[in-house]
Amino acid sequence: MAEPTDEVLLQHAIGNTPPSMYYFPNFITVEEEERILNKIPANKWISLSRRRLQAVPARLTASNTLVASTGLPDWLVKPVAERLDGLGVFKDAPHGTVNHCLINEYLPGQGITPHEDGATYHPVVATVSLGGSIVLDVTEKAALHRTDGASDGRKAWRILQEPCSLLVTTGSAYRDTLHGIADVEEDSVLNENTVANWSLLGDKEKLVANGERNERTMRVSLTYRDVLKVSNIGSKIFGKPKS
Ligand SMILES: O=C(O)CCC(=O)C(=O)O
Ligand SMILES: [Fe+2]
Repeated sequence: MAEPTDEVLLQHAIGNTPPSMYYFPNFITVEEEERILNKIPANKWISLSRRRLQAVPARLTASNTLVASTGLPDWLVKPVAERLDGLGVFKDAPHGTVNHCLINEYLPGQGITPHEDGATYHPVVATVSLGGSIVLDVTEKAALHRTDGASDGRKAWRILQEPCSLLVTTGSAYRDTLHGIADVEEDSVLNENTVANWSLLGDKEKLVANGERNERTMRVSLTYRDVLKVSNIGSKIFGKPKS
């Protein structure tokens, strides 16, 4: 994505975070959410110690190459990938659109260690959340490398991802921060002072009514990206078409 000049994106920019994170509540409808959840193949999960995942259309090779004979299936394209194209989120990506989706599932008490997504991808991630809400912790990367234990003014942000929402991470947020999810049963002290995207939330009343707490339930994330290195099996097997 180029500079965030697009008006629609600007309206969804998360204030006080590193520039270039955007939050869209209700990016898909509850019916669309349900349809996608029902389409996720039950027999393709890869179990990790603290979550399970699926890579579509394929896992990347050891050299971070996407080798696949097909693109993303229809249920991952309609409506989500099409809507991302409509927003122009991946218009500057080498392939002009997304070619990969990592599906993560978290049960209550599960999370993901702080990490960066790195140079395998064009530096834009679009995350659509399904099921329950979850807090994503975003932390300045450089400060994490300090080992002297000093209070170093390291900046951190909490982003609440509601079901049906879209979170777009790009630019310096992609480059200069780590993101992770705590392995807790409940996210607490969620209010306008602690949640970076508070003003953009779809349903803050629910949190207020629940004593500023979010009880974790099963949550699935669809993380769409453009993998930079792609090798097409079809052209390897059949050779390049003449002409
Ligand atoms: O589930 C999420 O929102 C984050 C997943 C993530 O960081 C990843 O797949 O790289
Ligand atoms: Fe990630």
